[in-house]
Amino acid sequence: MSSIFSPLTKNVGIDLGTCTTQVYVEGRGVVLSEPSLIATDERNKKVIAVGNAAAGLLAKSPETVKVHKPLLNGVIADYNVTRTMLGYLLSKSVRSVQRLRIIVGVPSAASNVEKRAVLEAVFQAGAKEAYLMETAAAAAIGSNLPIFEPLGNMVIDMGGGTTSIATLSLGGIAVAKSVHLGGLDLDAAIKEYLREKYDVVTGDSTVEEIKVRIGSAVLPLEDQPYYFTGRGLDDGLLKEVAVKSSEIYQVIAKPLYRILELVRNVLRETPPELSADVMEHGIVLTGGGALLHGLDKLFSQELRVPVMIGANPELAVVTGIGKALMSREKLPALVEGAQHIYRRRF
Ligand SMILES: Nc1ncnc2c1ncn2[C@@H]1O[C@H](COP(=O)(O)OP(=O)(O)OP(=O)(O)O)[C@@H](O)[C@H]1O
Repeated sequence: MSSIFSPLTKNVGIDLGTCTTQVYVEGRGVVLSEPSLIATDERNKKVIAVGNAAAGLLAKSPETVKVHKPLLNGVIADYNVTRTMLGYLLSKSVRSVQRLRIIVGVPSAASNVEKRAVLEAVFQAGAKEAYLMETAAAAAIGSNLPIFEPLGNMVIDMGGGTTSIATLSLGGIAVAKSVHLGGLDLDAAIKEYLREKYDVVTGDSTVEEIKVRIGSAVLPLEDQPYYFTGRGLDDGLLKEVAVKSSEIYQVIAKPLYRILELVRNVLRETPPELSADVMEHGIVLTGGGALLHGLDKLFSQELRVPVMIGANPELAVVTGIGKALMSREKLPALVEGAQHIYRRRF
C-alpha cells in the first residue's frame, strides 16, 4: 500500500474558505491567498478571471460577466464552479498538478455529502490522494497550540461564513462545533441597518470597509464617523452618509452574541479537567474575523477567560494543515477517520 508519506508525491494543504482560498505547498509555505471568486462570460460560459482578478470585476463588470462565489458557509454551494476555481488556483500554486496529495480543511458541522463534494472537487482539480481535516484543529496547530500535550487547548476560528470552535488535547479533538455565522453575517447586519436607518443601498465592499474601519465588538472609546456613498432607496440617486462606530457596535452585537453562545456550549461540553486548562491558559482566536476590533476583549469579558489573537490569524488554518503535512508521525491521528472513509486513489 502506498504511504501518505511517499516522497514521490507533492503535499499540498488547502483552506477552501467562503471568502478566501489559501494554498500551502510543502517546502514553500503559503503560496496563494486569493478571494474564492471566479468570473465567467455569460455568453459563452468561458472563465475570464479567478481569485484576485475576479474580485477586480465585482460590482464593475458588464451584464455579460458573472462573478460567482461558489462557497457558502464554508462548504461548496456550486460544485462545478468550485472545481473549476480550484483547478485554476492549484495550477497557479504548483508547477504540475500531477501527483498531488491534498489535505483540505472542512468545518466540523459539514455533512458527509458536503465533505464528499469537497473531496470530489479536489480530485477533479488534479489530486491523486485527498484527505480532510477539521478547520478548528488546523487553526490550533497553525497557532502553535500544544495540542499533542495532555493539556486542554481551545480555539475559535471565525471566518466569513462559518465559525469553528474546538477543544483539543493529546493530538485529538475533545469537542468541536461549527456554526454558519461569520464576518459576512456582520456585513449583512450592517447593510440591513443602513437600509433601514439611512434609506440607502450600500455595496458589499463598502459595508465590509465600514466594519473593518470602525466596527468594534466592544463599546468604542471614540465615536468615530465614517463617510460613505450609498444609493438612495427613494430616488435611486447617490447620497453621502455618515455612520458612527457606536452604531456599528450595536448592530454587530447580535451575531457576535450568537457565536458567544456556541463558545459557551463548547465549554460546557468540555471535560472539566480540560476546561480548567482553558481557563488558565486561555482561548486563541483565528480567522479573518479575529481581526475585528475588540473581539478578544468581548469574549474575554463575557467568558471570564483570557482570549488571545493568534499569530497571523487569517493564515492559521492553512498553516496548520501545512504543519500537519509535515508532522508525519502525527498526521494519521489528526486526519483520523478521513483516511479510512474518504481516501481514494486514481
Ligand atoms: N480587520 C478586520 N476586521 C474585521 N473583519 C475582518 C478583518 N479582516 C478580515 N475580516 C473578515 O474576515 C472574514 C474572512 O475571514 P477568512 O478569510 O478567515 O474566511 P474564510 O476562511 O474565507 O471563510 P470560512 O472559514 O467561513 O469559510 C471576512 O468576513 C472579512 O470581512
